[in-house]
Amino acid sequence: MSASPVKIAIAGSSGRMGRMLIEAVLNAPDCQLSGALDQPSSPALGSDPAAFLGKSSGLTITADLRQGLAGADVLIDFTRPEGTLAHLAVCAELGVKVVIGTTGFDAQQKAQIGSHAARTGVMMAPNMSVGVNVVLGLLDRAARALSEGFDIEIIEAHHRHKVDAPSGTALAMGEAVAQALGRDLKTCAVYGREGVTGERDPSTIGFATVRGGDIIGDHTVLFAGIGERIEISHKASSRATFAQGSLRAARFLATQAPGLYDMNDVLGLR
Ligand SMILES: NC(=O)C1=CN([C@@H]2O[C@H](COP(=O)(O)OP(=O)(O)OC[C@H]3O[C@@H](n4cnc5c(N)ncnc54)[C@H](OP(=O)(O)O)[C@@H]3O)[C@@H](O)[C@H]2O)C=CC1
Ligand SMILES: O=C(O)C1=N[C@H](C(=O)O)C[C@H](O)C1
Repeated sequence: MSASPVKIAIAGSSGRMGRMLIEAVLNAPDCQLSGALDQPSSPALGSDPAAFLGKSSGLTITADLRQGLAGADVLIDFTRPEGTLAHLAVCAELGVKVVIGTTGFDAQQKAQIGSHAARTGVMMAPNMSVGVNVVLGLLDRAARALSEGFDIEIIEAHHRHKVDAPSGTALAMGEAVAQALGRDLKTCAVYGREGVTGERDPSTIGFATVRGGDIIGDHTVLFAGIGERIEISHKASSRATFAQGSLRAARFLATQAPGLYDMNDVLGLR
């Protein structure tokens, strides 16, 4: 007998990732779409979340959080930090698990997520692709091997609509490198340069941000030495990779106890 499907609600259902997620859930035989949320101002309220695919799901997009979460095992949330936190508070109360893809949280907001995770399972990752999470492990190895004589710069590029910078992925890459080198990213990060900057301080980790067109998400970590340089890059060519990673996370989370998890837990990379 096959196991019952994981019932998944989607927040930000009319967004770029929201739509990718709805399509992925509808195409996954072991998952079931149980609800779709959007903001009270959304023109999509009351419409079928599958309508953009020319399909019918039997559901309607709602701004009523409790209605949208009814029957859900897991909420997948790719919205904005304030939206995710509001959704998470209700999910913690109802025992609905949450996959968080949203980026741009500050330290205080991350602490709030940690305290909600004491009540329900939360999986949070700034990048749900398998590739980026493998790259984070490669960066740890590279940074340790190149700890002397190499300047480290992180370059990321995204589409014109992205509202946070640097990307959550770039910051996670910076954290991976800083941790490997025993540095504190809060004090060694340099976010962009302008004017007479002076020579580069070798203990810094630099970040550069590009925004334009429809770039889905490119990240490069540059280790620049004398006479050679190494670039470790990841380029996403479809948001489907983030959606598939999110479904893996939802399947994983459905069987977990309360706590805060990341993609290493989902992918068994610890
Ligand atoms: N972890 C990962 O792998 C990835 C993470 N992301 C992150 O996901 C987030 C969303 O990206 P993307 O889909 O491109 O963004 P979009 O702007 O396309 O979609 C965001 C959705 O969230 C809704 N929303 C905005 N603010 C709120 C709020 N306060 N409460 C509830 N809903 C809200 C929007 O509604 P409306 O349109 O009405 O404002 C929209 O439906 C970003 O933080 C991005 O960095 C993106 C891709 C991959
Ligand atoms: O906003 C996006 O689009 C993306 N955001 C994530 C981030 O901030 O790292 C991940 C991905 O690169 C796409």
